[in-house]
Amino acid sequence: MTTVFVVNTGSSSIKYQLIDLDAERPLASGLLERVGEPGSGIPDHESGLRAILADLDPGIEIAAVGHRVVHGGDRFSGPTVIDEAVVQAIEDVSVLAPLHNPANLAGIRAARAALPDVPHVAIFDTAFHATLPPAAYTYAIDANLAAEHRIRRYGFHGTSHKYVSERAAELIGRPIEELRIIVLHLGNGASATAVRGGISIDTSMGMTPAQGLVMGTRSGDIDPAVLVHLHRVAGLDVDQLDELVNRRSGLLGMTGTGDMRDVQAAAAAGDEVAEAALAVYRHRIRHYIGAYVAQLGGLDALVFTAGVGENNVPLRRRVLAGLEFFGIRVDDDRNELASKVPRFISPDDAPVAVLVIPTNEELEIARQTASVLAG
Ligand SMILES: Nc1ncnc2c1ncn2[C@@H]1O[C@H](COP(=O)(O)OP(=O)(O)O)[C@@H](O)[C@H]1O
Ligand SMILES: CC(=O)OP(=O)(O)O
Ligand SMILES: [Mg+2]
Repeated sequence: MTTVFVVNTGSSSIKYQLIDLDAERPLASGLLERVGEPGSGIPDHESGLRAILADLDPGIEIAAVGHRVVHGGDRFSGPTVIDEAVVQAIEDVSVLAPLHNPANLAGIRAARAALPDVPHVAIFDTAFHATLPPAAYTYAIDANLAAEHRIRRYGFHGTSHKYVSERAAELIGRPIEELRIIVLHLGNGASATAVRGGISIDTSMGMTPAQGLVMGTRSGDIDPAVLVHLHRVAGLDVDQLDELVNRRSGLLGMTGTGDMRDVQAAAAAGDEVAEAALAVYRHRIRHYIGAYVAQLGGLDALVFTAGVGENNVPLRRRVLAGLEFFGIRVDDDRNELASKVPRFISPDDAPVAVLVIPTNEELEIARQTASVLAG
């Protein structure tokens, strides 16, 4: 039995799974939330992970540890065995993913200390987007400055976009090489990706995970001059602007809460501020659907995944309404079915397959971790 321990550290959480790869089945799994918050009893990621590892069944032999790492810069386009140089490279780009890479590194440090004799492998969110063409990844700014500071679109949630687009092809029953797919990963962070023939050709997140869709606390797309303007007229300094864009914007900034469940409940109870925020959230998603249909030259499948995408029925309905001219149709009964199983929500005879597919970043990380060891 090949068993891989998978660590997925978020900005305030630690998800872990012990996966039996022969059966592709979790033997143990769990989630620690509110890491670092006063009163949570978990002061930081390192001590949280130490406690998790101490609780594992010592009878199970772990072959390797797979770590989700959000930003790999332009150094990594595939799964990578972690050594000191790799740790340093992850640290070097931490400033580009301030909510994520420092937590990922804390997880790596704790797990390497607890399991020093097994290989640790980094699986980067950016890796799947290494195929982006220059036209999609280049920002139209001073080329020398961009080259010197490696300013470009990298894209994120790649492990999820890869897993979900491959699952979609399996469910549709056609080779992925033939398919044009849009994946909407709508979680706390959110991104859209255009996948043609199994390859990422465009994605909504940018140099950092702040660009693109409206998120829990991140603004997504914004006129870059807004930040300059706020500096000039409101005196916000760089740290305050960073805080604004990454932690005080998105649903939180517009409504006072960053959790979609709360925003949806408030809107359902007639709260106009929440309703208006949902309209912005929906508008931005539809903007990307239209853009990616154009970039893909048509559409075979549209897939919803992650916390919001998998669970929020009214949001899916409102995102999809009025897109029949793209061949996008919804079966309301299928859309309303609450289920954890991958499924179609379009009618069988619709030109575009619309699916809800629960993401499984942990399984994909375990597979890629094992592949690097086998290779
Ligand atoms: N049952 C649900 N109904 C509606 N929204 C949900 C549900 N479960 C989770 N969400 C929303 O999904 C988001 C979190 O998504 P998730 O993929 O778990 O985030 P992350 O992995 O980025 O931390 C939150 O906004 C949460 O409100
Ligand atoms: C990259 C990113 O935004 O990740 P998450 O959705 O887990 O915050
Ligand atoms: Mg996530």
